[in-house]
Amino acid sequence: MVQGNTSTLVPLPREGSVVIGRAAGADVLVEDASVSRQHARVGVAEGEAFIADLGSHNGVRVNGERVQGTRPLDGGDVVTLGNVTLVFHRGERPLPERRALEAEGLRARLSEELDRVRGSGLAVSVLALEVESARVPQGELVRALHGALRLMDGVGQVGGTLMVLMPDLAGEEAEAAAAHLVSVLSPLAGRVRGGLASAPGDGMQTDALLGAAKAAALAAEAGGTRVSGPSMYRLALGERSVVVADAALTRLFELLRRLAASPLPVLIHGETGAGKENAAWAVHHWSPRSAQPFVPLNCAALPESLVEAELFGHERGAFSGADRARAGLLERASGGTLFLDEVAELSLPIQAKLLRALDQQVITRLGDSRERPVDLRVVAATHRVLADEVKAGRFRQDLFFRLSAAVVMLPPLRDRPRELPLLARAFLEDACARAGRPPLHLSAATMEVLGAHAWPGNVRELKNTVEYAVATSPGPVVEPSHLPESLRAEPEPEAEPRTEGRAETPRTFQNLAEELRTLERQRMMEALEATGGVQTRAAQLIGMPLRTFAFKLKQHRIVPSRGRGPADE
Ligand SMILES: Nc1ncnc2c1ncn2[C@@H]1O[C@H](COP(=O)(O)OP(=O)(O)OP(=O)(O)O)[C@@H](O)[C@H]1O
Repeated sequence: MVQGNTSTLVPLPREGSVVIGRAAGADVLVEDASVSRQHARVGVAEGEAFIADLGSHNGVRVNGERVQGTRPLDGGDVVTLGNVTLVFHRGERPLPERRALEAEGLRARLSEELDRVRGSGLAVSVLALEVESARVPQGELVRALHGALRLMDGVGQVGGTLMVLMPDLAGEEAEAAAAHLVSVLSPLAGRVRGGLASAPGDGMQTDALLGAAKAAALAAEAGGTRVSGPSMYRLALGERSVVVADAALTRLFELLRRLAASPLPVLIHGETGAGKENAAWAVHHWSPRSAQPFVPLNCAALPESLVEAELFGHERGAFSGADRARAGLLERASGGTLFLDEVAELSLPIQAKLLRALDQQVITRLGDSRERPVDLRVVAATHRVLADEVKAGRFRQDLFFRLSAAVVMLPPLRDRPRELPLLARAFLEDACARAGRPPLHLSAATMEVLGAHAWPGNVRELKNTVEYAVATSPGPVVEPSHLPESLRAEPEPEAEPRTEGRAETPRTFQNLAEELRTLERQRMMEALEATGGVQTRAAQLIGMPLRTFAFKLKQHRIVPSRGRGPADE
């Protein structure tokens, strides 16, 4: 029976059954709020083991499947009762054959583990194993892994990739386990690549985690393991780097790379803050013009009176205040790339002048009559549907055709579920480095809040949110209370009639799991302080099993002052 990070062996009778539950009279007492008073019956009848749900509140699952009534148990079956995991083990026989789960079973098991991460604050890791030789049958690979896996681990295949679920493991422990499993398979299957992703760090969604593990395996060296994380997905674009992980974005950047080689103008559609300037920069960086200037102009940010002079430049005395001649942005971008952000905001007269300049590749400064040649590649962007602006008469059709030789759509952040945790971690790393403070980590609850938000301001909003969290979090873990109020606010409750004498301001509540985690961390630190850093005594003081204490030290990133672990005592 596995609870948190501790496991207990519970023997079953040779014939007969035991009741598992929270009630004092249960044969196997489980003190966990997620378990019903009389939750399940496990027993052996005529040599066959079975489990029955006794009408529990949270149900009984075997290998991820909900049990209706009674079902037989086989060696190696993983049973979950609320937050408690049982692994059925036939003691008198050699270790049971481990059965590989089907993709759906593996997803269901992972989704249960994620629920446990939400409730307990522990972790779960997914290891993807890509084998070179397709000739080795999957059953043989699973058998080879068998002796190296813990009973609580799960193994299965998703889309041709062998996946191992490793509950309660993250960080160095998960990496060590992954390296071991890769080395176990290598003699059998040739080059093996391992990819490791962990919740909550790499997200709290089943498919995002499986996808991240698989992508990491594909990027790994043969015989090695790659750990998923923002650095793996950072695309270096000269002086900038962008995180690109979702399939739609990967395809978009591949397209931009191909377009960059041509002289075609590119029009980028995308919501505000979605990363349009980065996409434009990518076109410039990959183009033959990359050694020349990249000149961005936000057309929405300039007052109408200044746009013309900014774009085309002016001669001395062209208008009051023009005390010297100045080249405009088109001239400055000559030879390189001009990025016109929010191009739909340009007025119709400026659109006409811009079209002429682009068509004829010449400009005339304000207050001048000379034409000056320019050699421009234009990338434009807008959050509006430019074709609709044309229909409404607000945008010139000829300029629209001139700018839209190639049109690309940048999806909003809410449609890029894999990128969200990676971007959040990348911004967190950057912000901590800039602030000169040790790295912070995002808790499962925080990841959950980030995943549920709609991000109307897209990547820019996420970046600002993370910077806010770095400023408000004392460390080492960013909890939802460190996020801006706008993210934490629950949807408006339905209006209730106000009753007489009711308090004007409703009481605010904190997420209970978060509050408990903070308390746990604080008590552990106090206990360590009281025992001068002796972990065995500190664990005893607060009634926590030593292994759990040691695990949670890492999880809460507490560094004991004298660093004395159980081995020293
Ligand atoms: N994929 C990414 N990886 C890393 N940083 C990103 C990524 N996408 C956007 N950003 C960052 O998010 C911020 C907003 O991006 P950007 O300015 O490119 O958006 P935009 O769509 O051009 O916004 P707007 O047009 O509304 O000004 C920038 O700080 C940018 O560096």
